[in-house]
Amino acid sequence: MDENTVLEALQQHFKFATFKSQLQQNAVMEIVKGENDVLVSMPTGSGKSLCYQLPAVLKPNKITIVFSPLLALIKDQIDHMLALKIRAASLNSKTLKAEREALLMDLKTTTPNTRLLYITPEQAATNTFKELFKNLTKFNKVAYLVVDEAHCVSQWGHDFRPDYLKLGELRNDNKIPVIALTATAGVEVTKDIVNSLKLSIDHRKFKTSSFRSNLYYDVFYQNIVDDMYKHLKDFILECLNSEEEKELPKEERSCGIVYCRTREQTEIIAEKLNSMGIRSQCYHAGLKNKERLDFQEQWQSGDYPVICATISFGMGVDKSSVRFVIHWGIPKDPASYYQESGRAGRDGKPSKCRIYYNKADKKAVEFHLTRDLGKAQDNVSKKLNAQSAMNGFAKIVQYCETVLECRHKLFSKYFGDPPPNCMKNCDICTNRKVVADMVELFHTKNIQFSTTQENVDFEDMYGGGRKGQNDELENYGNECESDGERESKAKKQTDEFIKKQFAIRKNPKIAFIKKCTTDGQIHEALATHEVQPAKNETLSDLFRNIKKDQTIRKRKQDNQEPEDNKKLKTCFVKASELIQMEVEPPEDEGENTITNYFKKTNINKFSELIDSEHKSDLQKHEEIVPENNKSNELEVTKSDESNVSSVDKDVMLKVREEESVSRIEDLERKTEDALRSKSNNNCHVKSKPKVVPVSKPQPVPKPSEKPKVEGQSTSTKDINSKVKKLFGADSDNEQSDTNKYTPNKIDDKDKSKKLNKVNAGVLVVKLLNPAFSEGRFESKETFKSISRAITHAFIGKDVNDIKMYVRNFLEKNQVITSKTEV
Ligand SMILES: Nc1ncnc2c1ncn2[C@@H]1O[C@H](COP(=O)(O)OP(=O)(O)OP(=O)(O)O)[C@@H](O)[C@H]1O
Repeated sequence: MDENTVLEALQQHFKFATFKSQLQQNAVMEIVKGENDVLVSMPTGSGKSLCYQLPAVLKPNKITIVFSPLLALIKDQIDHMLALKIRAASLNSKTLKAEREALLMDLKTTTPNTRLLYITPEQAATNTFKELFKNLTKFNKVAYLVVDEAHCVSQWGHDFRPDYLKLGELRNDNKIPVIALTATAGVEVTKDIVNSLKLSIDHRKFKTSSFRSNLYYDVFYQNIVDDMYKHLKDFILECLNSEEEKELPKEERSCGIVYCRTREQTEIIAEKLNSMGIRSQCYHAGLKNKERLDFQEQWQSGDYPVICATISFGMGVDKSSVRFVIHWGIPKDPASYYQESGRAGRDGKPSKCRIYYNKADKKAVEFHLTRDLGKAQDNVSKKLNAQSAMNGFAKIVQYCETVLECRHKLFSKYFGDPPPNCMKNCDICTNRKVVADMVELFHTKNIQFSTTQENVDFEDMYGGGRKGQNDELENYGNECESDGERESKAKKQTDEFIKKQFAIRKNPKIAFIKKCTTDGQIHEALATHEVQPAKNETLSDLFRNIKKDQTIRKRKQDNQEPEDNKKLKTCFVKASELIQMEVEPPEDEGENTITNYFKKTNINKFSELIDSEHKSDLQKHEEIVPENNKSNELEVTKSDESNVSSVDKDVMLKVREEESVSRIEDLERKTEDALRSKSNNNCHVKSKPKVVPVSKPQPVPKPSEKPKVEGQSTSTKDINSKVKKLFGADSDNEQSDTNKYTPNKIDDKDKSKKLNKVNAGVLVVKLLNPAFSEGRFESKETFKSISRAITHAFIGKDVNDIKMYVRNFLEKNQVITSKTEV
């Protein structure tokens, strides 16, 4: 086929007058010939897709099968093709029945109309596809086999997908040309692609230099500025160029991506930027599908110029006006960094790629990698994987921590390209001296920090630790799994966690909880009472009464108040809390699933309702936690919690979700004690209760009034003594009477959002507690001393100040020892 015919087709079908580059044209012409296998390795945004789409269109009556890693990516491609009136389809679990039947009918005909059939590698391994493929090849109906994102075949790449390895089998007995496309084929990766996909020895290779001359690379160090968020904001504003682009349509204006290592970071940074006036969305795998799509759309349409995301964001995102890609913390390896930062400047205009580096982040990743390597000792392939991850990471650390060579050289080395002519397209080539000074300052500050910190070797300390390679990938928001896979993984984790707990505690209540969580049917379990009777009668009463929830809600709708309304609600809250804590899995992924799950349950809804409508009722109930309910001194009682939650309910909700398993028994005991105590005070669920109207919450007494709440003095004393223990014996002395904790005072404080010592202490403990549960504190003593130090620093300060400080503190210090500075 001559060049003119191909150009005409380019114009006719794709509306492009010319090829985007000579390389694109050469690749297309070679593929159109159909004589050889072809490997196309070109940077992101260079128009690789057209290299197979145009040849596919030029093969009438034949089908091009494209293997692509993500359903979302497939959907994008199909939408794009259909918009161009090129018939494309996919065969997957989400394909509607009628659509599937129509497609299969078309494929059966001798002259199929479908030009492109998109399949994930996992679907390619199914018998249905194998059968279909056999038939298609039998009648010579397949034009090309295209493997998109072919680097996924390689363990040396950053998106390794074992199912990609099986694709090589498809070409066994046929002569169908295989087209492999990738943006990031380093030397090792290229070898793997050729071997795994069984490309012919004389395959043709179309490869551009990895050098992107419009991208400016630099590194900045979080610890050398006082306010790193302000620095971030200033940099973003500089890149966005908003003033000059006022007249442009929103979707064409400059925008950017901030990649974060963890989901939590994406939310924190987005929140910070928003508070500083930069409209930002977050994006990570923990969001619901709809939220993710919405947020991506809002970024794409220019409503939100900044998206703070884990690396799950980006594959298939085709936005040309990305003026910056920031990595908040360290990327995973050079290949990942090249791929992620390469999303900037796809229109060829100058754009910036910056890493905001910090040592704590590096240590956190190192910890995971060292641990994975330790775990993989007996498994050769896992060991290879872990070693390769460590090597890649070491290279990116060197990139960040030294001033050895041009930033672009990292990539050219990795891709086996000759060194590029950077022409001052990185900080080192622009002003080596300034960068050297900055690096020195970074190291000096770190040395200062660590001499006061510890002599602990983190690698030794953590080597061979808890989790595996997958968790590490999770830390980077690995998105290769489908939603379904993720969910089932999360479910498995939850199940395993529950099993473990089961074994540890051999408590009959677990049977109930296990049933609830594994079946996802709390209400059914409650309603049918398929619960092993708890040994403790009070608890079993509790559960028995909970099932009346249905009745309560029904009556509430009918505006009737059941007599025992209040008690049941209280029980309900307790139970929901108990269950929530019991099932909380330690892993990120599981936590999300579980959290979402509970969000869906009426139990949670119900407890929220109570929280908002009957806080005072609840407070009253909480305050009768008996003095003999002595748990570990770090524990903040529910009574504390309910008061803190009046100061900051969101924080409490989150903390509640994150509290450690080790505290569950205390909570249970407390629950039971509280109920027992209620019983002693004529409040037991079995006894005839006083009627408390739902529509009229208890009036809150004025600050000067002594609150007439049963049991309050006990509770207050209890809490004060707990906090005294934690924050020093002088707690009481230092406080004026007006500063002393009382349940009602907290409402006053709430208004000003300023905290006295006791409440500041309670809040600090709550905020630090998840990190304590994760084992990030060297010891309990350290936890206490750090809590004390932070509390002292924040007495009388704003709640939000404490929240922000603790967040930053935890972000900066992955591991907290007695030497960690506050
Ligand atoms: N010949 C051409 N002329 C003009 N634009 C083109 C041409 N070929 C492709 N493009 C456009 O270039 C952009 C990038 O193309 P494409 O998404 O195929 O790149 P890619 O290399 O596959 O990127 P990625 O690796 O991110 O998937 C698209 O908007 C596409 O429409």
